[in-house]
Amino acid sequence: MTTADLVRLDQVTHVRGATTVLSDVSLSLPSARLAVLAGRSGSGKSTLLHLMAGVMPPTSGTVLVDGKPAVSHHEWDRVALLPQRPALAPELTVAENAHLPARLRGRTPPPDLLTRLGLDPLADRPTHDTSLGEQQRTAIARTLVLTPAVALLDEPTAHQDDEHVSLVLDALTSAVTEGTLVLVATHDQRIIDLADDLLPLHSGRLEVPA
Ligand SMILES: Nc1ncnc2c1ncn2[C@@H]1O[C@H](COP(=O)(O)OP(=O)(O)OP(=O)(O)O)[C@@H](O)[C@H]1O
Repeated sequence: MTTADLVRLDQVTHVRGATTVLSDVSLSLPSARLAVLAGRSGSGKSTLLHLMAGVMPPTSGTVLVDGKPAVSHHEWDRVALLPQRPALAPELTVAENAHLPARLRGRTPPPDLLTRLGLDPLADRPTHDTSLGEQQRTAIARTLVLTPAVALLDEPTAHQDDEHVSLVLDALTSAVTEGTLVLVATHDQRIIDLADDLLPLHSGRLEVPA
């Protein structure tokens, strides 16, 4: 591993039940770039993000973030995950949900975060009174609020129209400018077109050399 590797996977295989979901995946990513994990439904994108987020260890192989096993990272300012179904607190407002990781750490959230994601007019509305797309953008804001070293986002444009896709893309590229390694799992060509690194996944196999 070079000192520049923020995320490194070596020969990762992951088995769920009788299914080999990922086979012999190796990759390395230095910091501050937009990397896109692209592949068809069921190709293993979410599973790979979850391994990098340390949700579970791989069946075999190693997943390192900052040189340490991903499962040993517990701080959202190092590794933050946007799952496909983000768990927001429905009774909290949009701003409270988006800012929660910062408030819990006594940090001031970036003042323009909600505006960047088109959420300013909704800031004080309870999250249960917002649309699915608005909830997804609230969760994206929560993922980025601590300017994490690594942000892992699963299908962040799944519920967005074209106008809001542009806002999400701007938020992701701004995060890269601020020093975050942004890794997105998607089949949205608009994100793929912006990628610094494209990581194509086919049936659990990565088709680029590490
Ligand atoms: N617990 C499990 N037992 C068996 N198979 C599983 C389990 N969890 C996931 N899989 C299978 O692993 C494969 C990869 O799933 P994953 O969710 O990582 O794919 P994906 O590329 O993110 O798909 P999508 O784009 O539809 O979200 C799928 O075929 C899925 O059915």
